[in-house]
Amino acid sequence: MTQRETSWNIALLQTHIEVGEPQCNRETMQRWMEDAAAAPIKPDVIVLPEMWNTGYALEQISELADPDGREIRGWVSTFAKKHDIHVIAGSIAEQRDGKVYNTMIIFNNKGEEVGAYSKIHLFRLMEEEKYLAPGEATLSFELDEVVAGAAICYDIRFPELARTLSLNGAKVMFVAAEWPHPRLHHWRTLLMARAIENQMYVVACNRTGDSGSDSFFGHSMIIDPWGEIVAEGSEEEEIVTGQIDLSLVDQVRNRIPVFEDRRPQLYGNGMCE
Ligand SMILES: NC(=O)CCC(=O)C(=O)O
Repeated sequence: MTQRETSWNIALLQTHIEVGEPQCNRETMQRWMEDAAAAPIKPDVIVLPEMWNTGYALEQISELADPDGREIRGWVSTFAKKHDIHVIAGSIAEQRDGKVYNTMIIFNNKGEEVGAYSKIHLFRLMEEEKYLAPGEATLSFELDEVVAGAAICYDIRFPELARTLSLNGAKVMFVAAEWPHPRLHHWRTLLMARAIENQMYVVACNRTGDSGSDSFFGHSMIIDPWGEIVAEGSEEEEIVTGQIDLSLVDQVRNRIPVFEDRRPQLYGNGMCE
């Protein structure tokens, strides 16, 4: 493995999002991405938050969503290749087959799309299920020959998803989020639990700012497979950075062999066999 394969510098773009303003959000995101790429420690991976093109403008979502994610796919791919950076392009409202999905798109540093994941658990408290269609598949993908998995916000409440991704070989789970107060305690605890129980890195980018009655708290996090916090954002807009050492995943899995000790035949519901 090369240095890049064992260790990644990560940049989480913890931005505010203007609800219902895709053009403005695109300009903001492009500016932030360029700033992240120009930082003294250049990131290997940039991660964006959830639904960053439109925010939760759900009543107008079918007019605002990017048709087939074409526009965003085009310029993010160009950026990734130009700067030699992997981009977890958060999630966007994507119009597809007459429906709107909350979709994470992943580009490698050659500008190739290596996967797209539409959120499978829609969050009723924010009325997603009324306006969005759920995805029907989980996603693991490879960056620098490292397997990683995708999750979007509410998904972290479902340990089955993270376990499925880790059983598929994921050493890192990337999370894009718009997670508001008063559930900061849930956010931090769930992210840490998913990292500890699956002995993998959890890399999560959450937005800041207010939207309607929701106040989004940032606190983007990088958590290592032992559950230690590598980096955590404030409640303000900022680029949260940290370095992850992927060899730690195997070290932790060798020390406490959870995956060898599992007894899936006894769990009764066919979960994650
Ligand atoms: N956008 C979301 O999925 C929010 C999830 C959330 O806030 C939660 O408490 O779960």
